[in-house]
Amino acid sequence: MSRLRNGTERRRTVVATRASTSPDATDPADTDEISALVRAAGDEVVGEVTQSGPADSGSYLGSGKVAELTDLVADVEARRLVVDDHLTPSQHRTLESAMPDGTAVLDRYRLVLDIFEAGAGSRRAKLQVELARLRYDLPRVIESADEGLLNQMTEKGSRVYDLRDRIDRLERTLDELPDPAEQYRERRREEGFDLVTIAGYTNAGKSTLLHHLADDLSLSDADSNGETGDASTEKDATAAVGNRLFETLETTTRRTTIADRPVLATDTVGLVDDLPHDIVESFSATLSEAGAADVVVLVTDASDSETCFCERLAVSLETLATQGVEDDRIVPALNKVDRLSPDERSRRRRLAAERLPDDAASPIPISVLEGRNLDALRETVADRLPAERATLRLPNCDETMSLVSRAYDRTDVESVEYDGDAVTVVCRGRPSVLEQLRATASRIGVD
Ligand SMILES: Nc1nc2c(ncn2[C@@H]2O[C@H](COP(=O)(O)OP(=O)(O)OP(=O)(O)O)[C@@H](O)[C@H]2O)c(=O)[nH]1
Ligand SMILES: [Mg+2]
Repeated sequence: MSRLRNGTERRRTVVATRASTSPDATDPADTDEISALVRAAGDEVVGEVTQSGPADSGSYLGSGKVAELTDLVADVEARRLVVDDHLTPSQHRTLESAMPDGTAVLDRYRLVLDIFEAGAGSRRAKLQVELARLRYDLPRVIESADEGLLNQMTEKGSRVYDLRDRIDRLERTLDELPDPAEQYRERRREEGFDLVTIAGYTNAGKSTLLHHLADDLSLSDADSNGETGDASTEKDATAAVGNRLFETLETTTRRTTIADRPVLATDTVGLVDDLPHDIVESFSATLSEAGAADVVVLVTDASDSETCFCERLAVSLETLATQGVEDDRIVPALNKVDRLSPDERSRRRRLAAERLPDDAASPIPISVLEGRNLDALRETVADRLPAERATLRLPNCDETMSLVSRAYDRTDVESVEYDGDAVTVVCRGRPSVLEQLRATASRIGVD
């Protein structure tokens, strides 16, 4: 029996898929992704079955295929059956009752919940995943309940009553918990940081990019000033990198500098196709990061097959659109081009350009690992940050000097000219920061 490094047993898993009706049904990525998800859950794939006939609403796969699957699960001594789709509660029940005793049946969504459950770190994340799991389980428990149990549904102590009660309690607890990430972002915005979110499909290289952009020195400066306030969980967090789906399960924020402007870059949980993102609140939180950002760097894995690349780009764009991210805030980065020939690189670029909204930035081919084209990425992000120019005329005094140093910290200072007793500062930055500087300037008094 194969084991994980921590000594836990990898559960033997059989994967069942239904062949896609799309013209690219032969694309090997069709089972690659679900197998990668199984491995991310700490399990091993010991068998695969693909159903290519018409869909069956009762058992999802059709009775012939279910019989074949039952034999396979018994032969390979699998403990889990994972179906690469959503199962209705009744399909779930039909499949589970056909399998050898003790076989757990999971659909794609339930599998992802398992991965989240194992990786959730903070109390908030743990409660969110538990809530998502109970909401998923409830209709399935009702489906498999016998009449006697259904009659007791509203009675205290019955399984259904307990589930509902726990769901209510979790919802209330979560509502009352302060969201440290939200408080942190609000404070940072008040202090004049631009917010950049790194979003995209799982395993595209988002965390690797955050590592590269992070301005660690500045972060520790901010920490030692106690500026991070309630963000202690974020300052301790590291953006985990790994060749595993859902390596990152909670957002991480790092300070960086782009075009001389202080920026907070946030790494997010990866997106994945075919999941109701709104149900797992950690996903929604991740997505609302994108909604709140000034710029969203949309990272794609350009080394995916063309079909996969296009599908994942489409899923990512759709998800950003549902979060109200305007097209002109999107900066697409085509990562891992070190794995592509020059021809493949330009093809991916063309495919992306054809699919991106007109107002998004042009796709930028990058390789974070080789540090390729990252300056071009930074420049494009800088171009898309909200900017305004201010000209401040001030008396030459101590207070002006501290205003000038604040302008250097918070904005891109274009010039500082001394003319006798007057100082003229020209700088570019976020409108809210310039507003604060202007207010201070008028308090100091123009000469
Ligand atoms: N060849 C190549 N590999 C890369 C590059 N950037 C990242 N990777 C690899 O891609 C894998 C995934 O990287 P991560 O940064 O963890 O990806 P992620 O998007 O944060 O993934 P999740 O957190 O799981 O959503 C790791 O094995 C990285 O080393 C790149 O430019 N070239
Ligand atoms: Mg990550």
